[in-house]
Amino acid sequence: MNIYFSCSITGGRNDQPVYATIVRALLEDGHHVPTAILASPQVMDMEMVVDPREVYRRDVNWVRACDALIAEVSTPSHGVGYEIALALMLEKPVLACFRAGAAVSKMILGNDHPRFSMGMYKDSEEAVILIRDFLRGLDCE
Ligand SMILES: O=c1[nH]c(=O)n([C@H]2C[C@H](O)[C@@H](COP(=O)(O)O)O2)cc1CO
Repeated sequence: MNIYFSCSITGGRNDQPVYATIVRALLEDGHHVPTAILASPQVMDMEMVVDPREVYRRDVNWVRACDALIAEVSTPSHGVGYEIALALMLEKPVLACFRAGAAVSKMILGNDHPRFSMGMYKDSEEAVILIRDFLRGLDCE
């Protein structure tokens, strides 16, 4: 599947290790992840050279083209919230996952869009399990 992985950049990078585990698992499973670079510890340096309009155009096109969007929402991020809303407007299936204990916006927690799912995890292994379960569910649609 073509999976848009969405995670905080400007919002903060404390959860970067879990982003890396998620993206590694998605790639190992054979998925195409255009945003794989977002899981890198060096993403700020790499994206710094890209013009904001180019980032916006590129990411919107990637969301349009994806089969599903997986967002890690433990760290609040304008960009992640925007991408979730865009994907749902386009009727894409979306999973928002977060670490147990993270403070998540009620605009995420309260979202009852039929294509929206949420998942809470204890550690990165559990995050990968819930993401694989979500994707398996889509295969059965
Ligand atoms: O340099 C960037 N490249 C980029 O692709 N994004 C997109 C992808 C991420 O899922 C999301 C992160 O948004 P934010 O920077 O507001 O935390 O926005 C965001 C930035 C920085 O705002």
